[in-house]
Amino acid sequence: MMIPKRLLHTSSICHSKFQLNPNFKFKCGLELHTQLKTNHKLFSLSPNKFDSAPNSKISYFDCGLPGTQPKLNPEALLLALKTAVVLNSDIQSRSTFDRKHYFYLDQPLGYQITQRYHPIARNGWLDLNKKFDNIKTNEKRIHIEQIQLEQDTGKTIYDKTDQLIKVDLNRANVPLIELVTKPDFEDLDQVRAFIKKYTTLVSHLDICTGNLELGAMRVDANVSINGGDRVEIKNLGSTGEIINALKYEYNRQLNILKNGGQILQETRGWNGTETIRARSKEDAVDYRYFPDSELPVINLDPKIGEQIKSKLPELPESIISKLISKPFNLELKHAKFLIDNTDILDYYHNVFNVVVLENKKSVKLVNNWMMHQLLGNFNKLNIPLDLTLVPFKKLSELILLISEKEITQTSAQLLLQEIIKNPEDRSLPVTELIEKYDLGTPKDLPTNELSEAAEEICNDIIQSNPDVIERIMGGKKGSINFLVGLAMKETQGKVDSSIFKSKFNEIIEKLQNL
Ligand SMILES: Nc1ncnc2c1ncn2[C@@H]1O[C@H](COP(=O)(O)OP(=O)(O)OP(=O)(O)O)[C@@H](O)[C@H]1O
Ligand SMILES: [Mg+2]
Ligand SMILES: [Mg+2]
Repeated sequence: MMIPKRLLHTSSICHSKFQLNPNFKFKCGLELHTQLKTNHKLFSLSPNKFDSAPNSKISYFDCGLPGTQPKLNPEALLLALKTAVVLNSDIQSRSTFDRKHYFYLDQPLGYQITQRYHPIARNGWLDLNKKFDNIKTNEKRIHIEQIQLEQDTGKTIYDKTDQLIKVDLNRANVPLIELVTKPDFEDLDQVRAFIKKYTTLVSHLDICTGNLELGAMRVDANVSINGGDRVEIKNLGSTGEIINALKYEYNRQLNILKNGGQILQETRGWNGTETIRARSKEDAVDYRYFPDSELPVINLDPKIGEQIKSKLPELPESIISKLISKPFNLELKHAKFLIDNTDILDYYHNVFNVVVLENKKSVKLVNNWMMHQLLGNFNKLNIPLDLTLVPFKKLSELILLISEKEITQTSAQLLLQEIIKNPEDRSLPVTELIEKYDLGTPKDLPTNELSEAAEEICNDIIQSNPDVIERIMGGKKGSINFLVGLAMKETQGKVDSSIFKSKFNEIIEKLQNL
């Protein structure tokens, strides 16, 4: 995993020029299709696995062979119910499956099994807020109309080399939930925030990989302006696509309305640049829905929601709240990053336990060395993040030695880079590595000798940089840091920079009083 650059910089996120026109009210509702992380498919015992050879994960039922029958996989039902619970929905005590008919190569049954009339859950909501979700208002509730279980389709691939259309049924009958929101979104920040919060929730609860970019989620976005008819943009595969398609579609509708035109309900696609008309309401497909006669009604105990709720782990927002408060005091963006990367969160807790709980050292050091130095050095060295390269005990040891002034921060950075680069260093204690690379503070020297040595270095630097001294004496006090930098370079970062800083100040003050 490469670390997102935004974590390492403090600059705020750039906003593009797009703006909503207050006279043309944006309204949006989403349909989110989420692949469930089950072992088996929805109605068969084929493995639910990707990255396999085409058509290697299929059963007779997935291919739609006559005579085969569906049997509901309880894993999928449980994951759908978990989603319903965290989205505050009413689990329906009775739900059923329907057939949605349309002919397509990758749909071998000739229909998709879905829940049109009696879905598994209704009437939920997800709350967004300014603090955690970066929306403009303090609070915004997005209502969930319904959550339904359904099958995914196979994949149709055009093979350019063979000039053939090929069908891969590995994805056919993979379990999905379709989550339909009410048209509650009033701007793009809310859309972005909802998708982020929802993906974090489902991946945290192991419902879905949450990886939008790898096709684990696909979204249909519906947009209308000023209460007009909705236009649906089908099959968007990433947050970027959703946002760009919505921007484009809003502007397209706005221009038509400004020119006196009218928007009629239609379905469009997204080609990466524009939304393209697929069909209008008049030529809408007639899906000939009817109840699936082979699947029994799902009858659920009314207490099931409470039972599932009592077994859920702590939810992301509550963990984030803890991470940004005492004793952790992490920055919000770092806490959010950790919630999306639970292996790094576990590592963080391990380092925290050793440094702060067991050794009573400052959490500030842990946060800095974890979020800036460790992750930053992987980035600097252009090595994909792999925490096994720096076991948590190594980082904790290093932080403890820094806090005991056995090594300066500058030398510790160099040492950390060596540990990342050299696997053989992982088996040596940090104290030995400090010796190996000669990076320790010169602690054999008595304090007065260290002070004399530092003074000598400072005097040399002052003599070779008269222009800088002049500037400092002229009031540019900040230039002292330049001199400190030279002294650190001279001593390869082994001496604490504060020693040089006070020495320079002392000498320059003397010079000024001459
Ligand atoms: N005026 C509107 N403006 C924007 N979005 C709307 C508007 N009215 C409804 N929507 C949204 O349109 C979506 C309708 O989805 P739903 O699954 O119920 O029907 P569908 O799109 O007709 O069915 P299908 O699943 O076959 O695409 C919902 O997300 C809803 O919020
Ligand atoms: Mg729908
Ligand atoms: Mg739709």
